[in-house]
This record gives sequence, structure tokens and C-alpha cells, in this order.
Amino acid sequence: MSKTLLIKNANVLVTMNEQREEISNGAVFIRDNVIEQVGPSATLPQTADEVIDASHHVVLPGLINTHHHMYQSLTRAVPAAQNGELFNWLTNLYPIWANLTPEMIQVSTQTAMAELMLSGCTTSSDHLYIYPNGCRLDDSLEAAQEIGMRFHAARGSMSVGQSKGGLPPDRVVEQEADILRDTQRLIETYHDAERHAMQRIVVAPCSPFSVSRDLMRESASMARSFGVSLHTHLAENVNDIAYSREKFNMTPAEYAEDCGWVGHDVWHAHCVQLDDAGINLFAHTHTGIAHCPCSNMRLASGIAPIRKMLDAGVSVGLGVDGCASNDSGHMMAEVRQAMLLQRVGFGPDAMTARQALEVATLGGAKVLNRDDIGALKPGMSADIVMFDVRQIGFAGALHDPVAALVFCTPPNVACSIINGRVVIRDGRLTTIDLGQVIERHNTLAFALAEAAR
Ligand SMILES: Nc1nc2[nH]c(O)nc2c(=O)[nH]1
Repeated sequence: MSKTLLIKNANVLVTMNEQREEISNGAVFIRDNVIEQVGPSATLPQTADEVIDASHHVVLPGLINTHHHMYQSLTRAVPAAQNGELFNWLTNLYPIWANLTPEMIQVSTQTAMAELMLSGCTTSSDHLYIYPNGCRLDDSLEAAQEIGMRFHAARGSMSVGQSKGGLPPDRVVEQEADILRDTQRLIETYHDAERHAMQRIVVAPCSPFSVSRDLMRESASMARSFGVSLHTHLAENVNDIAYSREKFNMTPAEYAEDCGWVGHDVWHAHCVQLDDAGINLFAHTHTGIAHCPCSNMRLASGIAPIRKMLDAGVSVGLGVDGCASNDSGHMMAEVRQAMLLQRVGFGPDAMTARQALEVATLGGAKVLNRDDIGALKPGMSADIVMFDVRQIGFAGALHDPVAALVFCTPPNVACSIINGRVVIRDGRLTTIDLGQVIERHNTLAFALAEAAR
């Protein structure tokens, strides 16, 4: 038996369809997990199994987060890592992360996902690249299933430790054969290639300074043989560039191309220091980028040239990055920072509020290689968020409620629907006991820091 859901009377419904229509007094009609109709409330069915009144709400496609390290929610604002650039920051944190446990992965994933969902995100990727003490990507996948978030789980890895010229300590790296074997197991066990999939696996060696060229190449060939996507960090800051030049005698973009890491099935996090040749390469190969403005500011990595990338035709999505370098995981706050940071770097018209929202919806879908999320139109997955514009932060901003979502205080959602299921109602998660999760998360965060002393 199919189940229907009607959202009606939206103050504005932002479709992100081909015409970028915004519908006053808009409605969406959903059957099971798929959108069947979108339009003015008066033109859609008036009843359904469940009806949600969206008066005074802006309704949007669920936001898409293309880069995260959810376990890092356990190490926000760690004193020793508050003021360093990327390499110094990582060097201070690796010894703490060496004590992660499977329960910590599970609880931190739910904490990070809850924060994302409450702030408007319905699909997220997570890049888990450290596997001490029996931790597995399965821990994240189980957590995601329970909370009900659409999930692209990236099987990260590190294989080049300090003794081989890499940045991480040897005790946190894995053998390359083990990495590839486990990655194949995960793809075979969990990857769903169908439209409306709730779980996909991504092949994701960590960064040029923590994995070998061989692993990059073998990962690319495995991903292509299974038809799954590839993800890594690239060109994050000047030290990262210097490492590529010294070790490979290449720019990061040349290195990516040399390893087979360009194409519509690849997206790179950060790319703050991508040069013009790299931007052109990514544009004509349809290689994607996860832009992480808060993290780039926090680690003083620089301002990614997103305006230039978009003008060149590069696919750009938005990422909150890990909570140790943000140290927030608020998706709408990230949209705001994306708009503001481009203006700091490139002028007041470098990014509008609507362009920032487009990066966080359609841009994210493109980068994750999906055609079923990021817009509200018939045939798309029913991933929909609603923001109540009666909140204090919007007072005086209702000349343009859509832009207000980005310009004003970053709001939390009133309601969120993922794959046709109401996962947030009246601002509260329906799928987990968030109070309990936060309490356990704080206990585990202290235990993790203590274990490293
Ligand atoms: N922002 C981040 N950059 C990284 N590079 C790398 O190798 N790890 C990280 C990370 O955790 N965050």
C-alpha cells in the first residue's frame, strides 16, 4: 500500500528546477519516497494520508553536505589544535584520534548527523579515514540507518606514515592490501546504485601526504570497476602544494590527473589553492569540488576561488568539513559563510544568497553524481526541509524570505523529510533520543582526550 504526504501553503517553495521557480503558496505531493507533484497549493490534491501545513515556512530541497569527518565531533575546540594551520593541526590531533573506538564512531556519527539534519541537510557524505581499535565504516553506516539520513559513506584510508615521509604517525596507518580488501567488502555489502538510494559507498584515500600514488591508482581502478565515486583532499593549503611539488614534482591537479583522479565520478575537498590550469582541467573533465569555507578560514588555508570555478563550469558542492576544523556542523551557517567569504575575496557580487543555496543543493547533487536529489520536482527523492520565518532572526527580513535564510541568523528546520519520512517534526528529531546521544557523546569526548594523555 502506498502512502501519500502533502505539504501545502508554503510561504515560498524553492524548487531548484530548470527555471529555478519559486512558488508562492506552494505545495508538494509525495507518494512513498518520491515527489509526484509540485505547484501552487490550489492546483495540487487537497488531501493525503498526512498533510503538513507549511504556512509561514520557506520550503527547500534538502541541503547536501559533500565533505565531513564526523568522528571529529569528539574533538571540537581541542586546546592544542585551536591555532595551527593544517599540518600542525593534524599533527596535534592524530595521537588523540588513535584512541577512537567503534562506539565513538557510532555516537559521533549520530551527533554530527543530528546537527546537520537540524540545520537543513538531508544527504551527507562522511570521510572516515582512520580505523584504530577495531573501528569500521560499518559503525557509521549503522548509525546513519538508525537516524534516517541519506548517506554517502567514504571509505577513507592512510597508508604512508612518518617513517615513509608521510604526515601521520605510523601507528595510525593501514596496509594497502587491507585497505583495498575492506573497501571491496564494503562496496559489495552496502553500495546501492539505484535511484533514491539511501546508502552509497565511496572510495576515498585521504590526502597526498598520507597515501601512496599506487593506492591512489588502485583505488581509482577499483572504484571504476564497481561504478562507485572517488573522493579525497586536494590543494588545501600552501604546505599541501609544497608537499606535492617536492614529492611528486607536480601540482596537485597534475598529480590527480596522473593518478586517474579526474572525471564526473570524482570530487576533491577544499581545492583552495587549485591553479588556473587545475580549474580548467576540472571543468573539462567534470571533476567536482567540495567547498568548505568555515574550515578554510579556521585553518587559515585561504579563500577558494569558487566564483572563478563556477564561471569556468566546475561542479561545486558545499561541505562543513570535520568538526575539529569548523567547529560547527551547521549546514545553513555554511551556506552563509560560502556567500560571505566569496565576497571578502572577490567583491560583493561574487556570490548571491540564491547562488549559495544552489551550490548547497544542485551543486552537491552533481558532485555526488546523483540526479535524484537537490531539487523539488516530479520524480525526485522526497528530501524536503521547512524553515519557519516567524523566528526572531528573520524579523524585518521578509521582503525576501529566501535570501533571508542565508543573510540572517542561520536557522534550524521546523520540519525535515528524508526519503518520504518525517525525521524532524516541530524542530525535534523523531528517529533518535538526541539528549541521550549528546550526553554519551560528551562522555566519550572526554574519554578520548584522556586516553591520549
Ligand atoms: N580539513 C582537513 N584536511 C585534511 N587533510 C587530511 O589529510 N585530513 C584532513 C582533515 O581531517 N581535515
